[in-house]
Amino acid sequence: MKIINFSETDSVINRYLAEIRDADYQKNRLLFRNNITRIGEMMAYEMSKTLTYEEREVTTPLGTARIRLPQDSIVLSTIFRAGLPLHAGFLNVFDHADNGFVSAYRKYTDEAHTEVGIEVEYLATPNLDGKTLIIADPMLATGGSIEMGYRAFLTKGMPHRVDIACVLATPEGLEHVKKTMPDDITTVWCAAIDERLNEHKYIIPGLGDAGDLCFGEKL
Ligand SMILES: O=P(O)(O)OC[C@H]1O[C@H](OP(=O)(O)OP(=O)(O)O)[C@H](O)[C@@H]1O
Ligand SMILES: O=c1cc[nH]c(=O)[nH]1
Ligand SMILES: [Mg+2]
Repeated sequence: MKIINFSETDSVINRYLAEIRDADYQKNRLLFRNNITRIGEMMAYEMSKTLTYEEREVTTPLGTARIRLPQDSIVLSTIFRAGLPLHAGFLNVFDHADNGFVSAYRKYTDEAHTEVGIEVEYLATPNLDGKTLIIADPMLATGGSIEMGYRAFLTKGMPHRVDIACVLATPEGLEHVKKTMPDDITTVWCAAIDERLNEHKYIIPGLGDAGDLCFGEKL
């Protein structure tokens, strides 16, 4: 499994990330979502450099231009809810992509709120055989949601490449992905890798609950 950690390179992604971690900045949901979208756009641009390109001809009003174009069949997928703004950023860049959606949400399974289970309720995806599957989800905490989302997508075909795009990852989440997803075809792209999970399985220092910060608390 490959890991691309954008915080190892100085770029404006760090500025967007610093802002969405900031508790004051988080009070404006529009700005919070917009920064996640911008991170998605920049990750997608970097990812575009790793696709497979072939030369094609384009007819202009005055002649013919030759240009190398990406040939991958991308399925751009996301996990409801928090994945939506990151997905929107990717879709701004990979505007020709087909799209897949799965719902997977964390639910505590004990009274002390120290164990989380993942509930999957909804799946909508094209066939994934031979496709480049991008899964955009801003938080890779325990890795349970990505695993369950991936398993749901797998019921609809076997991709030839899997790219997981997140804003924050944890060592535990990365280890979980390594154990549960195909090592040779999987790359995790993240804006940063944070220290650890707390006892409630939240990322520390993290940014809080990404879904709630984007869309408000849910019951
Ligand atoms: O790696 P994990 O431990 O599974 O945690 C990560 C998940 O947590 C968030 O979703 P959440 O369950 O909060 O749902 P939401 O998007 O509706 O807020 C986030 O969007 C991930 O899907
Ligand atoms: O810190 C975390 C962990 C999981 N999901 C979130 O939104 N935040
Ligand atoms: Mg949430």
